[in-house]
Amino acid sequence: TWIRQKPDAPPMMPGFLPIIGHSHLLIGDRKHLWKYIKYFTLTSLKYGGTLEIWFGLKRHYVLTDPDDCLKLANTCYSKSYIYDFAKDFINNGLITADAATWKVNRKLLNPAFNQQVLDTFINEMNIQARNVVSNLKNELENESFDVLRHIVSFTLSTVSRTSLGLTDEDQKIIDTDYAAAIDSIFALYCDRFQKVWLHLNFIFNWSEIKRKQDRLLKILHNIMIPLIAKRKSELSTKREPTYYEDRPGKFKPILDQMLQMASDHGVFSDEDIREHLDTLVAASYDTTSSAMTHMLLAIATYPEIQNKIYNEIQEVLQNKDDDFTKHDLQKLVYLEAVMKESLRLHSATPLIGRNIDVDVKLKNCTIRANSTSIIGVYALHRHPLWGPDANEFKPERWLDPSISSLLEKPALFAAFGIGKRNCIGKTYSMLMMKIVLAHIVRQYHISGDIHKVVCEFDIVLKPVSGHHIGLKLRS
Ligand code: HEM
Repeated sequence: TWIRQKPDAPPMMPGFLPIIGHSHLLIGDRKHLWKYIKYFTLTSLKYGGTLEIWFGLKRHYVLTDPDDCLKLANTCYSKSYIYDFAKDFINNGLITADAATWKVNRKLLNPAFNQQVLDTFINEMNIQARNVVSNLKNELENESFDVLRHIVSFTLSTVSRTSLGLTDEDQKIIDTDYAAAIDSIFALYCDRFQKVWLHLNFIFNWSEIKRKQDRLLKILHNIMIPLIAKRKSELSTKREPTYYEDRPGKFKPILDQMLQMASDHGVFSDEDIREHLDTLVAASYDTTSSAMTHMLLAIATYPEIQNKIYNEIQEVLQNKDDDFTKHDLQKLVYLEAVMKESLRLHSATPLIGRNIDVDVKLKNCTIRANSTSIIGVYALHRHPLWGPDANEFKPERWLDPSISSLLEKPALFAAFGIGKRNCIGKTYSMLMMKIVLAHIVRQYHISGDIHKVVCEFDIVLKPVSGHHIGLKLRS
């Protein structure tokens, strides 16, 4: 099968070896993995947008043509076998669900992320952003410090407040034990991806990694299941959690919305709810933290861009120290352009995997059923269609009227996925990131250098060094 290529097959990635395919190129640490991902996605672009690559006995296609990526994403809804690694954890949650279950669940969950619901979260997001700004004061005496840790804590608090409605006490468990277990479980999935023999369940089930996974799952379940039970019992006695009492701007956490759907329409079991909540926290916390850290570093690197953001904030709030309302946020168009440009060049999810269920005819070739596609977001965001300055950080491109004709190819900007199975939390995360960035820039001058950042691939892109920033209080 490997050797007899059909005439309309795409080119093969250089470095193929019998039996192991290209797996030998994955060997190395996760920094190496990230370098290799950049290399093979850019090679696909160079070869016309599709490239065949083999990990062990599994055929993959790397896609980097925007039209082909969109066609694939809206033809094949099932996720690649790599997502199955997380099935023991989040099973029928949106990220890992099979296509039929996903369709039903996505329809049920979409309303929890509509604009009206998200608007009710703005107050809580402002509160969490002010907490970060206040915590950052302790870093003023340091020349530079690791900002990722502050951003992770902001993201976790915001997501778990708005999705779980936690009290301060329960929040601490999420910030520490739950976050540590999620980090370890992601690292473990990445390990399994690199060690292709562990893709086979019968080998994996006997491995030390499996035993470690079971221990981590126990920790995660022991945290999430009691939280859901507690809230369910609170709701059955109509008692609101304590944090509602002293805070203006009430909102209904996503957990409450799901519990209500369960009691009104009988749609979710407690286990379904656990899987959805674990999915939301897992899907949001690493992606948003990575994206926001890169955004802060980009702002730190270009002082003229930082000044423009600051001036825009001053114009919108007329020099007041108020919280940002939804109307203020809509006016921060330059800040939004900076965020999108950062997501383009430093996408937290540089790859998206799908299972190819049927033969799919692309522009220049056909990709075969029962294989895996890898949508190369990293290369899509550097596609020649972006222009000769595709590798430069230029937020202004998002304000240029010609951007709308460029984005008529919807897969050209794929930071939040492509097609119908895209990120359900896209608007949510843009909102939360905009609020915290606006609060930080309003208060501090930020210094740092994004060119020094070193990343590794840990399912999402993770900055591991060079991401320190310095702060000075604005007068
Ligand atoms: C900057 C932040 C974020 C980025 C870059 C991002 C990126 C993505 C991408 C690329 C996908 C598609 C993955 C795939 O097809 O394999 C996705 C899916 C998803 N994201 Fe996000 N995401 C972010 C934030 C969030 C947040 C804050 C939430 C939840 C509150 C969230 C929840 C989800 C869920 C549940 C899915 C699966 C959707 C489905 O299959 O229907 N994400 N995200």
